[in-house]
Amino acid sequence: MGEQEVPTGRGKRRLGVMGGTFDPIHHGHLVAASEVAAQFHLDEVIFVPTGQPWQKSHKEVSPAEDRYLMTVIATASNPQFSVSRSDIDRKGPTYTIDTLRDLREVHGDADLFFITGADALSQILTWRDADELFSLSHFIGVTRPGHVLTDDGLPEGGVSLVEVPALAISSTDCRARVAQGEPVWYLVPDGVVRYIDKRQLYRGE
Ligand SMILES: Nc1ncnc2c1ncn2[C@@H]1O[C@H](COP(=O)(O)OP(=O)(O)OP(=O)(O)O)[C@@H](O)[C@H]1O
Ligand SMILES: O=C(O)c1ccc[n+]([C@@H]2O[C@H](COP(=O)([O-])O)[C@@H](O)[C@H]2O)c1
Repeated sequence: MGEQEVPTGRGKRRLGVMGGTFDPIHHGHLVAASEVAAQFHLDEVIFVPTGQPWQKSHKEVSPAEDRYLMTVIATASNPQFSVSRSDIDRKGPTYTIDTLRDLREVHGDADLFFITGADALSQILTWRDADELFSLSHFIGVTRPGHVLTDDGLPEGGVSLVEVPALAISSTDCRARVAQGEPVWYLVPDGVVRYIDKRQLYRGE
């Protein structure tokens, strides 16, 4: 495992931020967060489920409370992981610029590290106020099977690229498996399997 150095204030808390729709949260998300936390010596990783993911507005997304609860269940056993309601409690479309401003307000002068998979990183210039994002947080792009990880076109020094254990899991595939009556055991945490079953999520897709 590599050790990563990025310039940061001495003694400041180092907070990872893992934003996602988490419909459902799966082991690809959890492994990425855990690996980045270790490589960047993070004190905590805050998972932030989206409220209204505007770039997924053409897709049906499960209710925010279900996605929030699955994220809480999936992260509960790790003392370094927590979950923020910031994006689901804010009205309107979810923009990361607002997420980072909210977190900055709550966590004062902590150093923020926003974690994205290779696919999300490649879209970052389409996000709202993309230029300003890099002044609020350092970005960490992680490898994801089937996607090319690159920081081409992104501000120099604003992004670190990190190799994480390859897990070819996507929420889309998990939803399709449930809809077809196939198992999602070991793709998502056990408690999330139970929650999907209890709430009958993804059955009609
Ligand atoms: N298997 C994975 N490995 C590494 N990063 C991942 C993986 N799956 C998702 N991510 C990253 O986690 C973040 C949140 O992803 P998201 O909740 O949209 O999951 P998803 O599996 O991509 O969902 P969907 O299939 O519905 O688009 C994004 O930055 C995404 O790139
Ligand atoms: O800020 C934006 O405009 C923006 C556009 C698309 C995605 N994002 C963020 O990227 C993260 C991953 O999003 P998604 O849609 O791949 O689950 C999540 O935190 C989103 O809020 C942010």
